[in-house]
Amino acid sequence: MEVGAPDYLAGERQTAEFDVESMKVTWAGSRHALEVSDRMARLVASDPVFRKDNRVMLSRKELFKNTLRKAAHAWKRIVELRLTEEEASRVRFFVDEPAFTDLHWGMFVPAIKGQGTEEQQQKWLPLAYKMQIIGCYAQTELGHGSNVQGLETTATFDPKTDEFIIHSPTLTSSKWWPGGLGKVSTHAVAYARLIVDGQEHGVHGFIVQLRSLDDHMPLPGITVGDIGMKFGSGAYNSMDNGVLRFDNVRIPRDQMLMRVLQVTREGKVIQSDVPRQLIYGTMVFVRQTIVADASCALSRAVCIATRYSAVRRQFGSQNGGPETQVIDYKTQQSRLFPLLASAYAFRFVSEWLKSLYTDVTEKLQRGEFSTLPEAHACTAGLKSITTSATADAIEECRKLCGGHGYLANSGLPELFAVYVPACTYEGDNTVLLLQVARFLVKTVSQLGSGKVPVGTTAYMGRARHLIQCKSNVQSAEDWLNPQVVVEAFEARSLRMSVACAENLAKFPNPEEGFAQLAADLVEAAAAHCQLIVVTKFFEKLQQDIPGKGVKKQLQILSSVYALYILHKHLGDFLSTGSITPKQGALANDQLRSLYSKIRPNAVALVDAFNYTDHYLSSVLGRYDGNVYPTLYEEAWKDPLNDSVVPDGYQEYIRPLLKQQIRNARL
Ligand SMILES: CCCCCCCC/C=C\CCCCCCCCCCCCC/C=C/C(=O)SCCNC(=O)CCNC(=O)[C@H](O)C(C)(C)COP(=O)(O)OP(=O)(O)OC[C@H]1O[C@@H](n2cnc3c(N)ncnc32)[C@H](O)[C@@H]1OP(=O)(O)O
Ligand SMILES: Cc1cc2nc3c(=O)[nH]c(=O)nc-3n(C[C@H](O)[C@H](O)[C@H](O)COP(=O)(O)OP(=O)(O)OC[C@H]3O[C@@H](n4cnc5c(N)ncnc54)[C@H](O)[C@@H]3O)c2cc1C
Repeated sequence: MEVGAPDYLAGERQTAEFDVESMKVTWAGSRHALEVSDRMARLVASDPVFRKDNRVMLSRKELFKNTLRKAAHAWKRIVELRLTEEEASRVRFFVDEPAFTDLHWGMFVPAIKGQGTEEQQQKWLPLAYKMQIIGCYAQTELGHGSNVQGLETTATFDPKTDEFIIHSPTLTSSKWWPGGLGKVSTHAVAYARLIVDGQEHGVHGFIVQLRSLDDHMPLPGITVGDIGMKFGSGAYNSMDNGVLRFDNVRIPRDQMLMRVLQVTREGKVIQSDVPRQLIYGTMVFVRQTIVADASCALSRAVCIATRYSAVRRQFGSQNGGPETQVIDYKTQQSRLFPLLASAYAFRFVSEWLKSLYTDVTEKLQRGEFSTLPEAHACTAGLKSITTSATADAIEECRKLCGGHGYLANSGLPELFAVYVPACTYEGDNTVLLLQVARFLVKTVSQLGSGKVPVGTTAYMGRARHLIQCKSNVQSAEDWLNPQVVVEAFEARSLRMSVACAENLAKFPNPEEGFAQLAADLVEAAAAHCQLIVVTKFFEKLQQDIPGKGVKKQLQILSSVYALYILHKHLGDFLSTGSITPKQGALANDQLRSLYSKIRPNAVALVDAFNYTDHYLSSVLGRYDGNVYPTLYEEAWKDPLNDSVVPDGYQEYIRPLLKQQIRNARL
């Protein structure tokens, strides 16, 4: 906020019962992370190249060229200022524009790191790190996305020349969707079925050069282009999602990523001791980052909706006084505050997921693979539930802002358009929950075998207790006890998984059973993932959390998140007998009273996200709350208002009006 500018939300900030600066540290993860984030936010906001308020007005070509300019400028600044990886990734965050660089750094580099041998990494990574080559992740095809094993592109080994021949045999085998592919990437990690000596060996990654490093023209045998406009204006259209066909393109043998499987000069296929699933490792990495992104997108929408709800007034004027702030309506609170709590919940679960991922990666380096299934289930499941909830929440925030939320300059329409594909990319959310369900059913089926479930399924080891326990909640206060809440969530989740396993056992063919019961399985998987989020929020509160009143606020938010989920899925809790209808009603009573506790802190709780006005790019979410004059000024800046009488008046409006006059005379 400018020094000396009026703060229309000052009154809201004064009622906060906690130290906002300390909460900023907790949200950022550490004082260091906050400092870096703050510095990078200011660096981006103060640089006119990173302006983004005109984005939705630009044509596709203008938008794309502007994104190229921003990416080049960002890279220049990163090099000039010798920014660290952490600082560079914050620059990317605050520039806030999907670009080919996301796929280069987020998937191409990790694919080589995770699936390449030492020698391959030494050869390719230095080039990629300096951006002397630009890469994308070309897996999905026109006819096959979710089913990776169904990909059609082939990579046939030619022992005569020691090369692979990469080929797209059908229209449906055309690569379709990869970001950065359409117009920018010089290279791709392309996924194809490996064929050696007429035998198939599953899908593997191959580094393929697509374009000349001299004039950017596609290399022989490569057909490549952009797949066209996507949902919304601005939004994801800054990305060149592409189509790619290979016509018998030859690449050297050593461009197959060979950490999992090697093909020798003689055409011998050697399986290493690394599990085949590691070929999917890049997706696990990105799914984990997507959970953190969910908390960012959600907190951004909630920040806008909360500040605006404190500014906006409707009804309730007494004796000519001001009307009621819409944030004081209980309905507004019951729609908004659970989303605020969810933003914090997703933040902390993403912190935990990152540590799980780091731990599993270290184990993989040491040749320990036992924790891979859990890492897959957690990343897949949490990616699924957090992105679905966030996409719904952004739309809810738009509605919470009434009519003005529909204006592009509220920031919410573009945020929604840019965010919703997260429910689909890196694995369709339903497909991913089915993966979690497989993991859960397997865990349940092994319960009698003496195998002790660990990690996030450890609670299933107490199946005997959880299958018959009764919640002892007797008052609304009891729902503030984390142990009571967790047990209800565990009982619900376990009972849903066990019911699925029992129903599956009735089918002679397990795969047929899995297909028939898929909808129930997805619900059981979601229940398990919600339990993880709730548990990790409560576990966060076991840590030392400094700052006046900070822990107290987080306790309130953790209870709101848990009880909101309980209320939303009350049917599950009741039908599994995990709680009684009376206990469900008490949970709702508690939720109402928690909303009243959040109310005086709401604006401060979104200030703790520490978002600049540049990043929010929302008139409604401005830090100073000066909404109406800005909306009014912004309206006049619209190109339609460049002239008082619009283009087209002479051709289309005037003749119409004249005709109406003639008709009126008849
Ligand atoms: C302008 C700005 C400029 C700024 C510039 C600044 C400079 C930059 C500087 C720094 C910047 C940093 C920036 C970084 C940004 C990073 C952001 C990244 C953004 C990403 C954007 C996203 C783009 C989207 C990409 C994609 O979508 S890629 C394609 C994704 N595709 C999928 O997800 C497909 C989903 N399908 C599958 O995963 C599989 O087919 C399947 C559904 C899992 C089924 O597989 P299948 O083999 O058939 O398996 P099953 O038989 O079911 O299972 C067998 C077995 O395997 C286990 N399994 C399955 N998957 C995994 C796994 N992943 N890991 C481990 N195990 C797995 C499964 O459980 C089974 O196990 P069991 O046999 O034990 O049961
Ligand atoms: C913006 C964006 C960026 C992308 N970037 C990349 C990229 O960089 N690289 C890349 O390789 N790909 C990329 N993709 C592709 C993306 O990974 C796929 O779209 C995604 O994996 C979903 O696959 P699909 O499109 O085949 O959906 P489908 O699987 O065809 O899904 C269609 C419907 O079928 C349902 N369904 C499918 N299978 C099952 C099942 N077994 N059981 C029940 N229901 C099922 C789904 O739930 C969904 O409702 C991107 C996609 C988008 C939208």
